[in-house]
Amino acid sequence: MAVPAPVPVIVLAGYLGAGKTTLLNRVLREPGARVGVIVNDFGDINIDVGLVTGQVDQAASIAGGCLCCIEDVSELDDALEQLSAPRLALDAIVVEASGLADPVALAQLIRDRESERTRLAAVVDVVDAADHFGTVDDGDLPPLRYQVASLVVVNKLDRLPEAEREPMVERIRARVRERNARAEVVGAVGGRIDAALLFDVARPEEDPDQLPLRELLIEAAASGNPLHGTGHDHVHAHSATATSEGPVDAARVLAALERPVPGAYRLKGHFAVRTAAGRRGFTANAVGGYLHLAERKPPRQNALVAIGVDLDEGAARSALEAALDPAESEPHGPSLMRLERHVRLSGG
Ligand SMILES: Nc1nc2c(ncn2[C@@H]2O[C@H](COP(=O)(O)OP(=O)(O)OP(=O)(O)O)[C@@H](O)[C@H]2O)c(=O)[nH]1
Repeated sequence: MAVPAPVPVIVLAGYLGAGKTTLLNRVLREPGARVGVIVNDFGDINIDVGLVTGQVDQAASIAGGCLCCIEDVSELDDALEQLSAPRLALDAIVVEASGLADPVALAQLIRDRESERTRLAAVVDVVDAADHFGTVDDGDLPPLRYQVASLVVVNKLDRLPEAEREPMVERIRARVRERNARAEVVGAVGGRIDAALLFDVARPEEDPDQLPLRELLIEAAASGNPLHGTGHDHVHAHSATATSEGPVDAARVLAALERPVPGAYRLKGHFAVRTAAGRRGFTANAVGGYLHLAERKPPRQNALVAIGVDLDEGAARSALEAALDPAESEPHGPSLMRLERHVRLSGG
């Protein structure tokens, strides 16, 4: 019997809140390819995996830290093994990395696990058009991550005035080109890219010189402090998680979302609030001060995760626990109206 070809693995990277999950969900909604997903996130619970399951053929979750720094990689090995089982006949496996993961180290990690069952096929880097030069590309030299990218998606173009959108894509393309002559660089809003593009960049059997990963890791280590003995250096995030059961107070949860604790660049989760007419559920997403709320079916468990490089984990946990304390829950009309206003402003 013919041995099936290895399943292509696509690494989906990008800074905190750049739009990786949004893009993944868009792509998964397109009919056609059978895709498996491995979602890695901060926090004790994995909010992102909840957002992609249901749309995907197979999903696995690796919570609790940055995949490229986790010392025990057995969970990743198990997930790759499971998802590449020939009976699933998946066309691709997408590994969605947590927001501060180093794409170079991630690519190396997947490359190290290549077998007859899987092969590293592409690295897709999602960037936030409005924040990219303040977060990811903030030095004189373009970041090394550009060198491993097969596709760079300049997302959130709607956050820029119309006249600045194309120039921003061009500016990022020029920086990428300084390190990488082949990567595709495309603009997007809401992660809307042609799904074929994602699978096309993953298609060609890669030539062996295309991703000189070890050399890149050595270069990265030489220009900074090697961490965790893996020879790569990247900024680490702190995170705090809180969960509770039962409907919570709209005013309290709003206070935590509208004025996140200092250092919480990213805040996400879901919760149910008590209203005079019963329970209502919401999904919250805050990135760098922008709050996005959407209505959803009331979740069984409330959960909020705060992430940031300068986050005080203890203070953040206390603030999130207070926000999700169901004991004080009151059906406040004005707070509910404020929640609804956020949903309207978020287009949800
Ligand atoms: N304005 C705007 N918001 C967007 C766009 N794409 C995604 N968002 C919003 O940005 C927030 C973060 O999006 P996610 O897709 O969760 O980002 P992520 O990169 O997966 O986030 P982490 O995994 O937590 O790092 C959500 O509220 C999205 O709705 C976009 O093109 N424009």
